[in-house]
Amino acid sequence: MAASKMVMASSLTHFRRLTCAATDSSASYPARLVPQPPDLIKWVRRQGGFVHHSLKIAQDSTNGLGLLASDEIPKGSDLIALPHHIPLRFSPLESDGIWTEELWAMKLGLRFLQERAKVGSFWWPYISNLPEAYSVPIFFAGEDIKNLQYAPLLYQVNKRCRFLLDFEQEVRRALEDLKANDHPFNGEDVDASSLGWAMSAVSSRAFRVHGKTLPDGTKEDVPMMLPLIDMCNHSFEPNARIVQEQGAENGKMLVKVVAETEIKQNDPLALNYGCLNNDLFLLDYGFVIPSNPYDCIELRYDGALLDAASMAAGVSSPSFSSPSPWQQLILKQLGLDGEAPNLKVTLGGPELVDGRLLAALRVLVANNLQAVEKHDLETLKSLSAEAPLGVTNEIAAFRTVIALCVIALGHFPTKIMEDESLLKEGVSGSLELAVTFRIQKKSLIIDVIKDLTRRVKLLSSKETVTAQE
Ligand SMILES: C[S@@+](CC[C@H](N)C(=O)[O-])C[C@H]1O[C@@H](n2cnc3c(N)ncnc32)[C@H](O)[C@@H]1O
Repeated sequence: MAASKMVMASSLTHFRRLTCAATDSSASYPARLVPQPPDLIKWVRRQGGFVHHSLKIAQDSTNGLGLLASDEIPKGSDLIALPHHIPLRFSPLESDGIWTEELWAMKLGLRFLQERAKVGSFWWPYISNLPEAYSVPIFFAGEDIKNLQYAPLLYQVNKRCRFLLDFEQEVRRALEDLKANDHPFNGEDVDASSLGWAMSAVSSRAFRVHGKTLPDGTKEDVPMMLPLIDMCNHSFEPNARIVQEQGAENGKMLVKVVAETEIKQNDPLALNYGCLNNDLFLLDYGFVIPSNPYDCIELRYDGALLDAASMAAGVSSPSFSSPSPWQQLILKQLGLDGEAPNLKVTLGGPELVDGRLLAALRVLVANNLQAVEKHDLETLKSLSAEAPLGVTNEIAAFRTVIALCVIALGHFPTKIMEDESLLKEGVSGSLELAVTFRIQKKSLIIDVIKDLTRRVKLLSSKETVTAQE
């Protein structure tokens, strides 16, 4: 990572004016925008919304504030219902088509800043209950960003920081000559820090709700803020889910949360934010999930790297960097060659080895087109398809992936044991997150190595039996 980019990334931490105080990592949950915000549950009820009488807002272990059941709640119960006017969405004026999909968080964020600055905003009881600071890496010091030790995430963090710094200039230019009455933020200065606060509030709390039906019959996804519902923390085993209903009286959309399972007394309400890897959890939500089954590492498909890996693995005469024409054709079909190839492949997660990478390895290790032609691409991409091109081919492909893993592990400057000792010393909140993140990436690589080694052993024993017969 270029030093200049690191400086750029760290510079956001110098713009904290509108985010109020810096996060106190020793606090059990992030402070709210105002010290004693209005009661959010009462506000939702006053606005005609429904909140189950056994729900309360309370500290949720280490996850900040959350919604807790003060009593047992039966499965299927309605927990929260928000009428159409409570969610915070873009105003039509802002839907001007200039914005790309990547900017949706900023688009909704600007709306947030507008409401935050407006005296007497309808949403103030909601906004004042939001955390005043976020633990997402755009607010890490430059050193802690480096401490993530993982290039794809460093790239994303720097991209966001650059975007915010550029966007700050754009907003400043747009506001420069406005009269006080026309100022959308009530005359308040909008800088990279306040934009970062708004973007993080949105990325960590917005939900995508179905909107209009599109011409192709699919539903448009509309990101919006769902007050109170966004007090639910995440779990891959949620006990609640969001449903959308047409209101009986006015036909307008109603967003509800219903109990997916029976909820015991003192259990926190949990929604599933999505089957995401730790890069996205950290980047958007500011936390890392240990042993996340959806976590993966990203690699770039590269013939020369694969040659090095296969040589290290003792695989004979690989042709990764100089595939024969028939192999090249298959690589094109896999999107790994040709015009505008998609060279991003992953290891880990539910698939264990990216299907496209596995198919490429099987095909490139094979020396005979006839054997490959017997199988369709889906079979070649599948890890559960047992050695489609033969046991020797499969062992060579797996050994190459194992060597790739060893190379990837070697790119981390520290070992897991060193990381663990660092955590035991007691470190800042952001360093703890960065070190936990990299420990998880390394553990994941080790798990892939273990899994594939087990498969190689099993295949080798089959190979021996076949040779003896
Ligand atoms: C939608 S908000 C939930 C309410 C939030 N806990 C609060 O105090 O306002 C999402 C944020 O909650 C925290 N969070 C949610 N689920 C979590 C989990 N499983 N582990 C750690 N933090 C979690 C993260 O800070 C995340 O950005």
